[in-house]
Amino acid sequence: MSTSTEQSTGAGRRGPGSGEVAAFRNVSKNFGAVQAVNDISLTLHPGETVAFLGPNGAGKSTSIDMLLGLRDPSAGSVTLFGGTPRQAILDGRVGVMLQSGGLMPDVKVRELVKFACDIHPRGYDVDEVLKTAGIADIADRLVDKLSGGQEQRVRFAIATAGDSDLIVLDEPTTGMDVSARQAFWAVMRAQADAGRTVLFATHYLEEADSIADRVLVIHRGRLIADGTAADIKARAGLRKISFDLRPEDDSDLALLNNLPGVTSLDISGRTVRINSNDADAAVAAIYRAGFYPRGLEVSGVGLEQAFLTITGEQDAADESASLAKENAR
Ligand SMILES: Nc1ncnc2c1ncn2[C@@H]1O[C@H](COP(=O)(O)OP(=O)(O)OP(=O)(O)O)[C@@H](O)[C@H]1O
Repeated sequence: MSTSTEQSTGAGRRGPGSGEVAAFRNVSKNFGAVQAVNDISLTLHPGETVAFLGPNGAGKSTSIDMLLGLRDPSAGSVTLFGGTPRQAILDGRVGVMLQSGGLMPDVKVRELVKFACDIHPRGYDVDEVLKTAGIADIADRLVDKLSGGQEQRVRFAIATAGDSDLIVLDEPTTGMDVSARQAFWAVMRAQADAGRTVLFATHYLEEADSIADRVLVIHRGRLIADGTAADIKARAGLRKISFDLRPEDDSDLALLNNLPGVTSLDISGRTVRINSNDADAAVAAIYRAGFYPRGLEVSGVGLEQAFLTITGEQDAADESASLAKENAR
């Protein structure tokens, strides 16, 4: 069994260049008429922290299920460490925290986490795992008497019960309070610093922005973006313009709607907030229209806005492709 020092350092047996962690090769998955995953190819590398983003029903959980060998692809192949997902899991190379699935009832937290430590080929000491997951104080509680956030922490403890190379987390912080979230990500950062690969699906885009060094965006089963959070924000090409109107501004506010490249406009009191895909032209037009903006600021948009933009663009492209197809009939 590993010591707590090994738990925090990852026993020093990993590092960049130690091979391919996971590979999807032209993977699709259908459930009857529903195409949940559509021709995804990607490779995960050692030491990466990867956020998996997508709207509800995009195909994240289905992809994770295939990564873990819980579902077979309808087409294509998934490998983990060059072999089957099943073998990687049997070898204890993967720690998993899934979104759903009840925890075993009628057992205490400590018993359940100890079981996870015992069955892991390189399991850690149970007390260390309980402490790291912040559940030492509820170790003697029955698992089915926990709050939602406490249950998540127990799932987290199980995912980190041993020295795995890949940690897969499906919406891990749902139900956690702010301090639990911060503690959770501090532990995950330490896991990544130790060279482990961490893949997490989330709807909290600010978490993806601050934690992940790579962001995958899946939409309607297709991988539509793969890069750093900065790449994805730049790809959305949006800038945020904000300013206050001066009391003497008497130009028609409707003119703001007609600025070049405006994708959204919000006027609250005398404060104007604009998202624009052509900020230079929009700012010039603001002055041309006769406004005297006070405290004008132009900045990049957050990952959330970029995500909405690129998924919206994909919807528009899909819609026009299907219209073109219909017209060709
Ligand atoms: N067992 C199933 N049978 C039929 N359809 C399914 C099944 N599992 C998933 N789907 C469908 O496949 C699509 C992708 O679902 P999936 O759960 O992978 O999405 P998700 O991105 O994880 O969504 P969420 O963010 O809401 O958890 C959805 O349209 C869903 O309804």
